[in-house]
Amino acid sequence: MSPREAPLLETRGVTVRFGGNTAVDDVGLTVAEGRITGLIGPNGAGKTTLFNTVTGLQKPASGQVLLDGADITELPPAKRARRGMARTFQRLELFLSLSVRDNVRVAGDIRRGSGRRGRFDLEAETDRILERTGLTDIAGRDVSDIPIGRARVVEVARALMTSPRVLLLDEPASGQTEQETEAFAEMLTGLAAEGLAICLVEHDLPLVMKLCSTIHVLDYGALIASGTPAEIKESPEVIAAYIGTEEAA
Ligand SMILES: Nc1ncnc2c1ncn2[C@@H]1O[C@H](COP(=O)(O)OP(=O)(O)OP(=O)(O)O)[C@@H](O)[C@H]1O
Repeated sequence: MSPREAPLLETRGVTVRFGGNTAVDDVGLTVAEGRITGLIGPNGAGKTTLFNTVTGLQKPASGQVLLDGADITELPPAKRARRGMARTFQRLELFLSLSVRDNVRVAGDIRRGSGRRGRFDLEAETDRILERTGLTDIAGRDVSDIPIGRARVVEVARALMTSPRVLLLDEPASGQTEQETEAFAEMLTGLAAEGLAICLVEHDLPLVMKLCSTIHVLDYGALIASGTPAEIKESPEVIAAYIGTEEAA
């Protein structure tokens, strides 16, 4: 599927303040269908706050969030989810006492409520998503009993169960082994090739450089650069922002 001209997800002039602290400062960025878009920046740059604003958990002081051209700034998270927005969390938000399969299966309710894909077979779809994400072998195990790297994949599987058009991933590779990250990267590339718009917040910069066609860089809440991996690597603003941080490559 070839990406369309217009971005599927867009923020325009989004500003978020916590008291006197401007966590996100007038940020306008786009996320395209069929692509993996990176959102990077040093600790505290505002990445998670921007995700929270895009998904409706955080109200902006000003600015708009658009999904497929429609202004969704005032919509609550559940309505955004029904319109095709899904995310994962930096701190995993899974049901620890449920099996991997049940964690994925319960997300089917959002899709049932959306009416976007009509009727579907919940059990068969759960199996398909487990297979697609390589979780079939541990489907029956409790989430509390699996390594964190696999639990991150369960979060993605759960998000996929809602049949999203945009998937926002907050540090999904954190806690993964090298082998798990490799498989994860392959899965994300495949999902984007099927048309999904993916926005990736990740501190593993080589992974971001490898996967993303466009990267947006935040520093102290402001967007300091947007471009291809090659452009971002060369950007003096980006290099300066990362100097002195533990992520400096
Ligand atoms: N609920 C909150 N109340 C007050 N300040 C907050 C809140 N959430 C975030 N902040 C502040 O907003 C700024 C941006 O934080 P945010 O977590 O969005 O950054 P980040 O880029 O995701 O960081 P990290 O890479 O460490 O996860 C920081 O200064 C943080 O302390």
